[in-house]
Amino acid sequence: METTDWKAHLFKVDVPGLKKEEVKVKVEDGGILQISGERSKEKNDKWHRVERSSGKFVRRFRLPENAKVEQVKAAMENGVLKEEVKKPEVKAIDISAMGAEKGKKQRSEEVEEERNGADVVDVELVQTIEKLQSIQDDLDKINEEASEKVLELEQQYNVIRKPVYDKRNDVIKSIPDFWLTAFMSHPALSELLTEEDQKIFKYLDNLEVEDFKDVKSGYSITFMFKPNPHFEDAKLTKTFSFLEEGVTKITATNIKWKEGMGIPNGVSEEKKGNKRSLADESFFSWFTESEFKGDMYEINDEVADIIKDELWSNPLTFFNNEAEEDMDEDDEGLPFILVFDLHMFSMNSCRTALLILKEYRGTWVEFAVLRLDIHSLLNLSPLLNNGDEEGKKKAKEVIKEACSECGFFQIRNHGVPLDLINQAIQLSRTFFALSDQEKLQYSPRSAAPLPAGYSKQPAHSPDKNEYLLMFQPLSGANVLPPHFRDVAEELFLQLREIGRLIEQIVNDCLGLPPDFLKEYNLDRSWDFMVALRYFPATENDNNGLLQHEDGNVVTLVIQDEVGGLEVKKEGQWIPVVPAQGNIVVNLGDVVQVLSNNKFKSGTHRVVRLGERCRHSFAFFYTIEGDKWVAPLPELTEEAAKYRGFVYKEYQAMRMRNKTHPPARPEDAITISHYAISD
Ligand SMILES: O=C(O)CCC(=O)C(=O)O
Ligand SMILES: [Fe+2]
Repeated sequence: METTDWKAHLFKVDVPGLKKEEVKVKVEDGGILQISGERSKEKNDKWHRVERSSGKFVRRFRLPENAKVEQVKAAMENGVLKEEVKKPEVKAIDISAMGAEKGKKQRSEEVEEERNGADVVDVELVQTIEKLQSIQDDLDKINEEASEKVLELEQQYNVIRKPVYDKRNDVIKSIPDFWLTAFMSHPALSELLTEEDQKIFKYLDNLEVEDFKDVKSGYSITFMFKPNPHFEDAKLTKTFSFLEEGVTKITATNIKWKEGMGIPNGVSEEKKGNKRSLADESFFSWFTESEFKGDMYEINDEVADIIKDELWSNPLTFFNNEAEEDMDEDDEGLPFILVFDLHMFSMNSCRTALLILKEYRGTWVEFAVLRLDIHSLLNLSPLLNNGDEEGKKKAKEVIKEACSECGFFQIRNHGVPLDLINQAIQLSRTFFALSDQEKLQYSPRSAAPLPAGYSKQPAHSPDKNEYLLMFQPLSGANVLPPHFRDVAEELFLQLREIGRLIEQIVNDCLGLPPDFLKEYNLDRSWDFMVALRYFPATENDNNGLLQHEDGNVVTLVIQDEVGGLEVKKEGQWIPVVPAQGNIVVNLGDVVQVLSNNKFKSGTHRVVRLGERCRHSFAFFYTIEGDKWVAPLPELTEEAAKYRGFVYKEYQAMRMRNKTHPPARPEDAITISHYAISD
């Protein structure tokens, strides 16, 4: 969703590829605007299929409290559904009725009604908008025509490409193990081949991806093998046919395995005992999945998409390992911060990932998504409970290292949509760009337990930033700009889930009983999030936020591309270089105390780097104010390094420190306030 104009309440919802009839809009009691629809599988838009998904969607937005809903206009323009919310009354809107003729009539009636009522409507404006609508309708028609033409062109070019692909295949055949090497060099595909599969891939002679003639109704992927001891077939094909209503029919060659060779050595039709997992893991089990898929489409052809769009379109990149080299260049000079893929924890192939992680230990490691069989955050939790024990052990070692050495790491592929992250940053930019007078309308109503709303660091503070602080949605404490609210609340909830996950990982890495921290920290009401804006550097001053540790449990930071966040490790400041979509994770004082210094509350600061403002979001996964914090007996083999304290007292002291800066830096309250000296 893109919210463009605070005052006019204009919601823009990106629904590419959807027809008016496929989208429903209604206003529920309580001022909730709901937009729902069903995206059917795209057929004639081959190029965008990868970015778009099919299936149902529902988006709900809270309408501004002070806005009475009289009129909600909905129109589809170039795949963007626009909702214009004006004043009270309308309860449900049929978007298809907004088409040319009906729409005109309806709007004229509205004009009549409004004339009779108290409001005066600008008739000229209404007419101009009608004109605009009809131009838009013309554009829609042209766009449809354009799609048809592009499709025709693509069909023509497929014919032109064919002999070139054939020539490419001839050349590839002369390179020993070309496809095996390319597969194994691809970050995602390599994870799909077991050792047995790799033996079979040595006989893979040729690969072919072919669109159906009309391009739009499907494609097939064919693997051609030299005679081999594994199966009789010379060709294995998987075909995706796009049927009506978003259903994809998937068919595959039923492999004729030679005696005892069934799905790489694990199979057997009967699926016996421990052989089962071998069969499940084998790439060749991909050929046995042939059934009708509807909404499951996305999940099931992920591998096909990768083969088609990456491997087939340019296998040389992977054969030469160019993709990896690019990554290494970026990685230079960024020690200590680990970037890792939470997907890896939930995979059987986790071990490989961890070996890479270990090999590059101490450098910036970015994992490509290794295997996309895990799609939701919820599914990440098995990492802590079951699965590959060896891999889990290694994973723990690596995380433990990050947590005990600097208390910082980054995560990718965490499930928080990139779109949401980008929108949040964008909306934050829009908010902070408002005049002081406008921003001050969102000043906190109360400072307890923290000032929810907009605040700027006081002039005497060395920190040069302003921020908008919020508690959990529906907390009643939030003072938020109406259009910022939807996105911010959604981000809040998503980050809270990541907070829970990290807490669980920390729990496990500390060797605590399962769910120990979760049960200790059930109450989420003290969690809060701040949107921050740091001002540009000046000639004499580049401090954005002084060196500190966070007082809470775990902090999650999203930063824009400007940079400036730095982590202290062994006395050195290491920049946390921004990468789109990354979430920076740092542990806070509560973990340091509970773990009796086993894990470190990360020391960090923000410097102002240049002429641009920096925007970030920091989500503070916290504990409830009355909670008692003290080293856990389970982790206190040595003497306790802290005396216990009530969390809210510590937080209040830290806040006071901020608002009434201590005369001497050593009077600043940090966790050392509770430290027991030996
Ligand atoms: O803006 C950032 O990157 C970090 C903010 C931060 O460290 C904090 O608010 O405690
Ligand atoms: Fe911080």
